[in-house]
Amino acid sequence: MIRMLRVPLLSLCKPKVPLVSLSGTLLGTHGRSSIRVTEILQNHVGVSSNRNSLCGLKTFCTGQDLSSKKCVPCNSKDMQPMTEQAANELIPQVAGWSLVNEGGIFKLNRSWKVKSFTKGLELFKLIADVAEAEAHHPDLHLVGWNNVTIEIWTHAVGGLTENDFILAAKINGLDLQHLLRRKAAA
Ligand SMILES: C[C@H](O)[C@H](O)[C@H]1CNC2=NC(N)=NC(=O)C2=N1
Repeated sequence: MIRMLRVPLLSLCKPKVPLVSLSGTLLGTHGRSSIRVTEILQNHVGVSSNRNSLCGLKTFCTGQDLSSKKCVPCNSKDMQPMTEQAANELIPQVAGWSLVNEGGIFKLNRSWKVKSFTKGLELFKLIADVAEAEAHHPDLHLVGWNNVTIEIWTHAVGGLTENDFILAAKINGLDLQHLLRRKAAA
């Protein structure tokens, strides 16, 4: 009978070893159970896009504010889209953003009503500056002259990575109030 080792997730945040070797180390040669641990970690915490796949755990384990993190290059070969479950666990950290599934591709989505067409372009410019600084870019939509919708996803993997949540959190940190239409009085 293989005894599943119940390792408190927080204790996994300290070691700096790749996820697979960590599970192998933790569970010895019990191939099936070590694969099980890797599945648990990947499903529950979403293996990060960073080179050392435990980096992503820090976000989930320490609750480090996403807006203080930096996006990583999207061309690393081990980057993969996070699971829907991992995305659902991160979405509360980016107020105002929704998780949408467009043809099987999960994306972050947020809309604003701006005061004018040109204020919409000013909003795009503020977001563009953040995107350029992070080398991670949103899809920008301005329709019906004053309806702005921003979509964020990682094109290189065809889904969501931690980069997308970092960018959304940094956009949330922008002062956009002067560009937005006041909400109609109730
Ligand atoms: C190397 C660099 O990370 C890539 O060219 C970036 C540029 N900006 C990007 N932005 C988004 N949203 N997805 C990408 O895959 C992406 N790739």
